[in-house]
Amino acid sequence: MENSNRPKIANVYRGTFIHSTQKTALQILEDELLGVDTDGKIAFTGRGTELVRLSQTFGFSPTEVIQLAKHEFFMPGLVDTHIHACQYSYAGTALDMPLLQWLNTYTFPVESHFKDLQFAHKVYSQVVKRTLRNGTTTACYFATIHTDASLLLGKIANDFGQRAFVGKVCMDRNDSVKHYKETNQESQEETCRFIAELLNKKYPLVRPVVTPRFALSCTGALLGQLGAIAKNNNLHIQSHISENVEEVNLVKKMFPDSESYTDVYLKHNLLTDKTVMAHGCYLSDEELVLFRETGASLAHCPNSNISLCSGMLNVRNVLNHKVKLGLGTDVAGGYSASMLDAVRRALDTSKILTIQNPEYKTLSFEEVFRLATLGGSQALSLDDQTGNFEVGKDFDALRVNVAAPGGPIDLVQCEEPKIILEKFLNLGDDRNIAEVFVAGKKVVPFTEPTTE
Ligand SMILES: Nc1nc2[nH]cnc2c(=O)[nH]1
Ligand SMILES: [Zn+2]
Repeated sequence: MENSNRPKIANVYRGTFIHSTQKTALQILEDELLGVDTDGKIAFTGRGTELVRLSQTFGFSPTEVIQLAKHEFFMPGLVDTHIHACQYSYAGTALDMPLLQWLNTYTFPVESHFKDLQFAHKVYSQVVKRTLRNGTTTACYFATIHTDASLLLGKIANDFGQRAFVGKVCMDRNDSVKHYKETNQESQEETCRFIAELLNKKYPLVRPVVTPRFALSCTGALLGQLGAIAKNNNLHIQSHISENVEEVNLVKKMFPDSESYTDVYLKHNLLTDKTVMAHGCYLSDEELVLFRETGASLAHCPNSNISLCSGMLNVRNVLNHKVKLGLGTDVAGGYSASMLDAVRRALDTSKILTIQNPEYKTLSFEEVFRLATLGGSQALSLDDQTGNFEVGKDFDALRVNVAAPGGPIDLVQCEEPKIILEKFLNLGDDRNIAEVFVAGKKVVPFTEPTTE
């Protein structure tokens, strides 16, 4: 093969790589080599013993190879499939009410403040930095109804190098906080302006996502219009579904012509293979079949489901229905912005389901690791670009040091990689995440922007 057509190699790493594939939840590659090209894509992988051959084939010097230490490994970046960037301002508080009362009492009043761009800049910089430091290389964000603040979130994600979907929230119905809603016309026009202006920025990793808040916040007319906007622009869609019993019952009342909550979205062309719906705790098997048939996915948000006493998603049943599934923090219904917390809460929820029904097959940590990485990329239809270390994908990765000095993990002896991963997932935090890469670029520790 001609060398001249090959992309130039920017960096080569050697050490332990842990990731998931379609076939196996956990693949551990020890003494592996991985080359990243100047476009940030994985150019090759191979055994450490193949160094000389690979260096000749790909034109790099073996002396430039970056060697991981004994307690270090690379894993794919974490994918947060559902997070409200604006709600980061009160994360860790206000968890004493069920969903609908929580929205009216805390959420809508706080979100209305994002008309103020200075406030938005402060909160959005904080949430992007906090999530990146905790290993979220891809985030699917809800902003608020404010177009300019939502565009600012896109700019901040781009500036810090995070891969992101950003949604300007749409809601033309709100009976409790009357000033926090749009007219139907505003919602449509501002959504179109948001999409056009964000696409116009040509940020390489940041994309708009059509975001009806949920069925209760939107008229049927708006839902249909947003379905059409998504279709005409070939865009992703995000919303909430079947999170809480009171919500499900109200949806039934408000949309009497629909057979189910899922049918409401289906009828308005909002269930596509680029749709991600958060929660889904109360979906019937028939509704899961509709998800499977349309290619729509679910974001499992276990911290939020427990914190707001909403319910528990039966992940095993979702997986058995072959519905795409990722994990989400759902800040601030979920109090933690860290995907490591989402991993732990997903395991906890699964164990509670097993306590309730010993027949329930508990999720393994390997399965939840896959949901947090490859699963999330599939849920966002990004698995051709990210999610694991297959050649041709972007290098989105965490360099994890389980023995970081001053960190939360004590190692008594030299442990095998699987044990080290399990310790990191259960006990680790950002002190163990030495470096974060998105599309080959090191984004943690932060180097830019220099402001703030
Ligand atoms: N958890 C959660 N559920 C919602 N349903 C509609 N809006 C929201 C929200 O902001 N958070
Ligand atoms: Zn949410």
